[in-house]
Amino acid sequence: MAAYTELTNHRDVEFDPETYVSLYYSTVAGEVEEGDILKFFLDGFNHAFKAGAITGSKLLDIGTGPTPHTTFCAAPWFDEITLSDFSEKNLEFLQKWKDGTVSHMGPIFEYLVQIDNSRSCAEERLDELKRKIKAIVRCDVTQSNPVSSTPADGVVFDAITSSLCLDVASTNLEDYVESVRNLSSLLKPGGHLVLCGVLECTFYRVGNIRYKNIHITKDQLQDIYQKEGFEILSLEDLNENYAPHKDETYYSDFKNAFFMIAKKKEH
Ligand SMILES: C[S@@+](CC[C@H](N)C(=O)[O-])C[C@H]1O[C@@H](n2cnc3c(N)ncnc32)[C@H](O)[C@@H]1O
Repeated sequence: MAAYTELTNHRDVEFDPETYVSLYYSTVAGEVEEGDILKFFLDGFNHAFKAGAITGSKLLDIGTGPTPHTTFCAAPWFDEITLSDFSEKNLEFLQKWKDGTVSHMGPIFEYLVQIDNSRSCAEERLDELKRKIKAIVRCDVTQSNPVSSTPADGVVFDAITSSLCLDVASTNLEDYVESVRNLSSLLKPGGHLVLCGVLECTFYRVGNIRYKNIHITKDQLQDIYQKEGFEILSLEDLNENYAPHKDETYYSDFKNAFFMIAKKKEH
């Protein structure tokens, strides 16, 4: 096996859901090289949706991949959830998970229930989440109508979650801004955006494939969302709050990660 492939993007090389899940989502620790990033994101989702701080009718997750944990903490507070991704393989994987023919990320869901002090067990919470997932649809956040399939067409969402997607979907910062506009067009004024991702990163690996990431700093991120009409309610970063990322860069070369809660301004 070659040590690495040339950098590529999601448009050119199909995603491998099984490899991704087993590499990064088998345990809360995730891939050892990645440090505390997964725990940081899971704690962030728990905090964001604790006690109904963000609630509404319709929730959209953008770039769900094969991993629907991004909507787990939100599920009790929304009526309908839409999962979306660019990759058909990920959409098929999510559908199988919803239908019960694939079961994965058990320790992740257990952890989320535990930190939530939930009275329901993980299985009950997952049943609720699956019941509320009304659509699993194709999405291309780089396009002006990102979610084009009929079930979600024209819907304006009360909240949007997204993890590790916009920075791999875009090829440069200008594209990134365009993707933020496309995402924002799906969100109601006053609606919440709960977003997490990596900072100062150029790639991440799935098996033998290395996908390009755009290099973005925390200041650039903050600047972009503010200019695009969001009020940033909180913007935490991994290095401030968790064990610093170590030096290995086999799986990814991110220097930091962020968890942001923002609100789309009314005007
Ligand atoms: C690093 S994975 C993140 C998956 C998952 N959200 C997570 O947190 O682990 C990036 C995901 O973004 C999706 N993606 C790539 N380009 C996209 C685009 N233009 N529009 C929507 N999703 C895209 C990929 O198919 C992949 O599932």
